[in-house]
Amino acid sequence: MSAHAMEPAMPTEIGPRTLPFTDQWSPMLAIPAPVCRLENFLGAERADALLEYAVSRQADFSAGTVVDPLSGQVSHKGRDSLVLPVTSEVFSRHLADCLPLVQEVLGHQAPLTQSLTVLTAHGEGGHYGIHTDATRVRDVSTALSAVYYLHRRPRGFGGGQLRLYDTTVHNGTVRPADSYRIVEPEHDTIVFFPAGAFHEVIPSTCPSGRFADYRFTLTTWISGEEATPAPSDLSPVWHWLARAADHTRPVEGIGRDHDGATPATLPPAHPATRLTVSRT
Ligand SMILES: O=C(O)CCC(=O)C(=O)O
Ligand SMILES: [Fe+2]
Repeated sequence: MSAHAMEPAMPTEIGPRTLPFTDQWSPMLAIPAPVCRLENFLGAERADALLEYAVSRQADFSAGTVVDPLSGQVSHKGRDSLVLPVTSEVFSRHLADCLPLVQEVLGHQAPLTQSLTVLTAHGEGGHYGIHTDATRVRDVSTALSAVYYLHRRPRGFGGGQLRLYDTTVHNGTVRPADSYRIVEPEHDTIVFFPAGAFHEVIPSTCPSGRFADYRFTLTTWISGEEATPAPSDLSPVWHWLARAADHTRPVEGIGRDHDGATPATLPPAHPATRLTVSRT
């Protein structure tokens, strides 16, 4: 190879005949929702025990519901999921121990004190249409959703990905985008995202039809105190998400959970077990 061939090429200007100047420049901001995903959340042994437990409770699951924010009407529209409200002290403690790290990753500072939890199962045709989790939380502008996934290996279902929609900001209008990020429902992983982010579970298939082959989750909604003003240092994406989610807030406020989940108090993170943010 000659020395000449090693010379870096000079850049060529792309002239305005190719790329003309314009006074109609109006790009649309499309922002991904902040997400924090943790793998190996409970560890192999406990994850399998929890999966076995979920399967053993088959007879106790019921059809998951949705609420119309305007009328407060409860229905099954756009949703085919089985749900079973649960509580777990150990799971709550792990969540609490994760929150300092998760909040740092999500750019979120508001205090979080309460959770609601359900086990869910999706089989053949299971899905949950696009929604926010505003009907589950005290204040959608500061609350988090967390979804912990469980499934048999090898996986007995197909599809069932979680779509987390971007938010567009254009000419002062904020709305959910058509674009999205995909979260694969991987066994023993948990994903945290703002409860105000629009999201959707795309249809799953379950060729065997066996309950043990379903897509399982332990889904939790984490809230702060009612009417805590959102801290002004929340990153701007939180403000936009809250604006885009505004019309999904229930007009009547939230009463008893529409799937029967009951509020549990989150303990403070334990100094010995909390996850820390390593900056090294
Ligand atoms: O199962 C999932 O991936 C998400 C579930 C969900 O969005 C919900 O239960 O509100
Ligand atoms: Fe949701």
